Amino acid sequence: KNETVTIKKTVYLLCISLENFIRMYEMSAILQFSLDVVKNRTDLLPGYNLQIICGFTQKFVSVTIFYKEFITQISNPPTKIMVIGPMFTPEAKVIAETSALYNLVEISYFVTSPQMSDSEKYPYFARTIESTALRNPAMIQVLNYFNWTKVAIISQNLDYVLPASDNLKHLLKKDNITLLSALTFDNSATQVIRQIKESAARIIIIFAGHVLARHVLCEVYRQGVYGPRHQWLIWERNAYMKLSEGKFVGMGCTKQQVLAACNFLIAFSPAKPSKEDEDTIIGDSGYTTTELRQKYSEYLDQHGYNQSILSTSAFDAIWAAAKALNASIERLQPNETIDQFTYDNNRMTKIFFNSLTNLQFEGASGHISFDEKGDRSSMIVISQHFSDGSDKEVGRYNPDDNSLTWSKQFPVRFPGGRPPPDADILITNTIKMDKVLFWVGTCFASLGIVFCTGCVAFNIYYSKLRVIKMSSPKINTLIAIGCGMSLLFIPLLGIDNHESVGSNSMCTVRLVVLVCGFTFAYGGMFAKTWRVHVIFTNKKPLKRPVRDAHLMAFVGVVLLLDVILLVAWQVTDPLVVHLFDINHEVQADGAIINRQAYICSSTYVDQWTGVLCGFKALLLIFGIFFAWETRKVRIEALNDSKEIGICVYNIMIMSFVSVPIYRLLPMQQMNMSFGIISTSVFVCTITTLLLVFGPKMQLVVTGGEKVDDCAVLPFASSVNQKKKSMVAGAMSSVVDDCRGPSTSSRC
Ligand SMILES: NCCCC(=O)O
Repeated sequence: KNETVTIKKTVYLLCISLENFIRMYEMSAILQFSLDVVKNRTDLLPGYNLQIICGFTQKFVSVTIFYKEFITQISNPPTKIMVIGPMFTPEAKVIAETSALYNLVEISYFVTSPQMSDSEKYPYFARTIESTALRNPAMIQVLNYFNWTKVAIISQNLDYVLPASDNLKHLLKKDNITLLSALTFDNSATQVIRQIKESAARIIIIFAGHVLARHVLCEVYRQGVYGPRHQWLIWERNAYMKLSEGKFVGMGCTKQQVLAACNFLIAFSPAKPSKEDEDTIIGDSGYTTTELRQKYSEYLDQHGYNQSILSTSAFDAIWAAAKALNASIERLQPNETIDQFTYDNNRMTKIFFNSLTNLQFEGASGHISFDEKGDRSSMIVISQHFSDGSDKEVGRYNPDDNSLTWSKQFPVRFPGGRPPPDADILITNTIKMDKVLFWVGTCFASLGIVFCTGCVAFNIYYSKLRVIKMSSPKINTLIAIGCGMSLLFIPLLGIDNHESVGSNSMCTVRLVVLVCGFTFAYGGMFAKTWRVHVIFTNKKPLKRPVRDAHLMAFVGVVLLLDVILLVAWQVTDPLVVHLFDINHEVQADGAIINRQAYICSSTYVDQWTGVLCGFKALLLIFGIFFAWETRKVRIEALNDSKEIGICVYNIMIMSFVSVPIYRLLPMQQMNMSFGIISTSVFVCTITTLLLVFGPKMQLVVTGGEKVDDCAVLPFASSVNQKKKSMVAGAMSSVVDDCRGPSTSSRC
C-alpha cells in the first residue's frame, strides 16, 4: 500500500536510415542493443526512459529524401531530443544543417568528413568517430621530424576523403612544407601513380577509401614506385589492412604484391582498444569487450537479426547521448526536466551540447572525448607496415598537446637504413688529386730535378775531360734541362686546377713546360742521332762538318715550331679551367652523386692536342728511324751515340704506351692518370739522364778518364775501313767542336 510507483519520463532519440541499405538494419540493431545496455544502468538517466525512433526512407534517390523523412519525423510527435546518425557525409550535411534549425543535437557514429567540423554551419553536430582530418597534425609532426619539406598528396575524389587532403594542404602551407603535387583520382589511380613516378616527389601521402587504397598500392607495386627512394604514408591503416586474396581478384595484384608495396609504409590511425584490452571493462557499460560482443550476438539472435559486427562507435553514440542528457539534468533550471525540451528551446540544446562535449568516458571504441566543436579527439597511432604482413606501432601523437612520442621498442625503420631524402638530392663531389700521391710524385720529381742539376753541374765542371768534350756537352746540357723541365711538369700536373692561384694560367704553364721540356730533351737526342746518321750514311765525305751549333739550331727550329703552335693555340682558343660533370650515380635512396672535376680545356682542345701530338710523333718516328739506322754504329768520337739511341727507343715506347692509356682512362680516374703520366715522365727522364750522363760519371769516378787532347780516336771494330775514312772527314766537325782555346794546340 505504501509502495510509490515512479513513472518514468520517456525521451526519444531519432535516427534516420535507408531501409534498403543492409547496414542500416545492423546499425539500428546496434543502437537498440546499446539502449538496452543503458537501461540496465540505474544511475544513468534515473527517472527517464530513453528510446529511439528510426525513420526509414524507402529508396535512395537523393539526399533530399533524408530531409523529407527528417521533417516527417520532426513534424510528428513525440518530440525527439537528439538525432543519432546518419551514416554518410552527404546525408549528414543535410540533417545536421536542418536539425540545427530545430535545436537538435546530432551525434554521428560513421561520418568522418572534416567538412562536418564547421561549427558555424553545423553548430550541434558531434561524432563518436574521428574526423579524417584528425591525423593531419600527426602527419605534419612526422614530416617535420624527418625533415621532409617536400611532399606530394594523392587523394581519392570522395566526399569524406578529399576534404581531409585539403585540410592537410592547408596545414602544410602553414608549416612551410612544399606541396609538390596534389593529385586526385576517381576510380583508377594508374595515371596519378605514373605522374608521381615521373615527378620529383619522394614522400607521398595517400588519402583513399578502403577499396581504392588497395588499388593505389597495387599501382605503386605495378609501376615500381616503392623501395628506398620513396616513402609512402597513408592516412588510415584500415584502408588496406583487411587484405584477403579474394579481394584482389580483378585489381591486377596479388596480396603479396600489395604487401610488397606496403613495405615500410607509415600509417596514421586513431587509437583503438587493443587485443590486450579485450578483458577490460568498457567504462560504464559494466561489460568487457568480449562480453559485450557476446551480449550483442545474443541480442541479434533474439531479435531475428542476421549476424553482424558490432559497430563500436555506434554503441558509443548512444552512450554519449545518454551520458550527455544525464549530465544535463543538473544543469537545467529548477523543476525543469529534459523531456520538456521543445524544438525552439535553444537554451536546453546548448546545455545538451555542452554536456556532450565535456564528456570523458571509456567507450567500446576506446577513450571518448570531444573538442569544443563536437569532434571526437583521439590519440593517433603511427604504425609501420612490412611486406610480411606485420605491422608495428612506432609512435603516438597526442592532439591535446600536439606531441609526438616515438616507440623505443619499435623505432621507425627505412629500407635504406635512414630516412629517404624528400627529393633527389644532388651531392656534388669534386674529384681531387690524392694528396699523398701528389706529394710522392713531387718528391720523386724533386729528386729527379736535383739529379738533372747535378748532371748539368757535372757537365760544366768536367767540361775539359775528353769524354765530355767528345759527347757534345752543350747538347747534353740541353737534354738535362729538358729532362728537368719534364720533371717539373709532374708537380704542376698534380696541382689542383681549382685551388691553384691563377688556375687558367696554370693550364698554359703546364703545357709550355712539358712541350719545351720534351723539345729540349728529345730534340737534343734526336739531333745527335741525326748527326750520327748523317755521318754514317753519307757515301762521300761531308763537305761541311755537322757541328753542335747545327744541332742547337735544329732544336731551335723545333722549339720555334712549338712556340708558334702554342701561341696560336693560346691566343685563338686559350686553355681555361672548366668544371666538368664526370658521372652521375643514383644511390638507392635517390641521392644523386654528381662527380665533377676541374679540367683544363678549350673549345678545340682535342684538335690542338692532336696537332701537337702529331708533330711530336713525327719527330719520334724520325728519331726512331735514325736510332735504328745507326744501331750498330759505335763511334767513340760520338761516344754516347748508342745510349742516345736507347733513350729514343725508351721515350718512344713510353709515349706510345702511356698516351693512349691516358686518353682512354675515364676522366674520374684522375689519380690513375697522374700515376701513369708522372711515372712515364719520371722513367723516361731518369733513364735518359742515366744513359747520357751515367757512363761519363762512371768513367770519372773510376778514374778511367783524364784530360786529354783530341787525338784520333779508334773506331769500333764493326766499322769497316772505308767507313772509317768517311767518318774521319765528318769527324772534323766533332773535333772542331772539341777545340777550345786551351786544347786547340793539342788537336
Ligand atoms: N568511414 C566512412 C565515412 C563515410 C562518410 O563520412 O561519408
